[in-house]
Amino acid sequence: MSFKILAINPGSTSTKIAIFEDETEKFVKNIKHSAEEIAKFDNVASQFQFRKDIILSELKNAGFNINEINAIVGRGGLVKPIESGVYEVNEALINDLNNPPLGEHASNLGGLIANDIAKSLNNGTKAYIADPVVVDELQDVARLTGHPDFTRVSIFHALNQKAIARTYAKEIGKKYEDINLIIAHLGGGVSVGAHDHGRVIDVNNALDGDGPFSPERSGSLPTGQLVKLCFSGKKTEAEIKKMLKGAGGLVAYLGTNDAYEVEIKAKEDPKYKLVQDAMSYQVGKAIGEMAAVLKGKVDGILLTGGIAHNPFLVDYVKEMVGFIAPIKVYAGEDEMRALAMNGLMVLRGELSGKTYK
Ligand SMILES: Nc1ncnc2c1ncn2[C@@H]1O[C@H](COP(=O)(O)OP(=O)(O)O)[C@@H](O)[C@H]1O
Ligand SMILES: CCCC(=O)OP(=O)(O)O
Repeated sequence: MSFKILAINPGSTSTKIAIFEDETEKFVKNIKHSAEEIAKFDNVASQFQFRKDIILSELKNAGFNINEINAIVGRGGLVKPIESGVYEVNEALINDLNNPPLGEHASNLGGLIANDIAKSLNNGTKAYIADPVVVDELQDVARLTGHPDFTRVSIFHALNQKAIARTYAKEIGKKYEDINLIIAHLGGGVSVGAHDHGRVIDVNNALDGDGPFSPERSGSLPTGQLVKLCFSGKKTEAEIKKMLKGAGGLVAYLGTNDAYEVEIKAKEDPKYKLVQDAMSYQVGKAIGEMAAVLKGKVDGILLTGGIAHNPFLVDYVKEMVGFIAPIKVYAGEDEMRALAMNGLMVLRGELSGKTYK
C-alpha cells in the first residue's frame, strides 16, 4: 500500500507545500510573500486564513484531491523547547501554537493549518509537526548570557539543519551521530549551529536573539544603543520588536526581504554590495565561533537555505572560514522532503509520533 503525505511549511518570506507519494515527490510549490504583502497583517496568527486559502487553491489548481491524503505534516512552531522528533498535533500543541510561549513565527501556522485541513477531511487523517524550530539540545554552558535575568534559547532551522546533516553524513559514508558539523541556514532568518555527534549544542537564536542579521531580522544589536532607543519615547514596544524581526536586516537597510534582488543590485550599487558583504561577514564570524565551540574538531561546514544560492555570499564565507573544514553548499532546503519522510515513517509504523505535553 502506498501513502500520500501533504507537507506544509510556512516560512517568514514564503509558504512551501509538497505532496509525496511514499518517497516520491509528486508536487512542490514555493509561494513567495513580499515584505509589503506580509506587512498587511498585524501578526502571524492573522495570516492563518490567507496562507490556508493559498495552500488549498494551489492544490486544487494542481488537480490534487486532498481526500486522498493519508497524513499532513506541518512545520512547527514556537512551542515549548522539546527534543527532536515527530509530534502528533493534540490539544496541548494547538493551545501552544495559538499562544506561543516563545513568540511569533510563521512556522506556528504549520501545525495549525495541517490540523485544520486534517479535521476538515473528516476521515481520521492525522496532523503532525516534525523537528520544530524549538528543538533544544544546547549544552548547559551555552545557556548563560551575562546576566541571570536573560537566558539563551534554541530557536533555529532544526528541521533543515538536521536533514542536511544526515544527507552530508550519508554522502561521506558516516553516521550523523559520529561526526561534528557547523551548519549555517541562510533563509528569511539565519541560524548557525554547532552539531556535536548529532546534537546541536550551540546555535544562535535566529528569531530575535543573536547572531548574523538576515533578510528580515536584525540579529545581534549593540545593547546599550538598543536600551537608549527603547527609553527614548520615539518608538513603541511593537515598533521596536518589528525592528528586530520583520523589518530588520535587509528590509531595514535596503527595503526588501529578497536576497536575490540584493544579489543582482549589488553587482552595480556599492550600497547593496556593502550590506551583502556585511551579511556574509557576520555569517563567517558566527561559523568561526561555532568552530571554537567544537574545539576545532569539525568534519564539515554546510551552507544551506535560499541565500546559499548566492555565489558572492558563498565565496565570501569560504574565504573567511575555509581553513576550518571542507565547505559544502546545499542551496535551498530539504525541509519538504524531511517533513514528508517523517510523516511516512509514522504511517509505516517505523517511527512513533511523540506526545506533546
Ligand atoms: N537563487 C537565489 N539567489 C539568491 N537568493 C535567493 C535565491 N533563491 C532564494 N533566495 C533568497 O533566500 C531567501 C529565502 O530563503 P528561504 O530558505 O526560502 O527562506 P524562508 O523559508 O525563511 O522563507 C530570500 O531572501 C530569497 O530572496
Ligand atoms: C524561527 C527560526 C527559524 C527561521 O528563522 O525560519 P525562517 O527562515 O523560515 O523564517
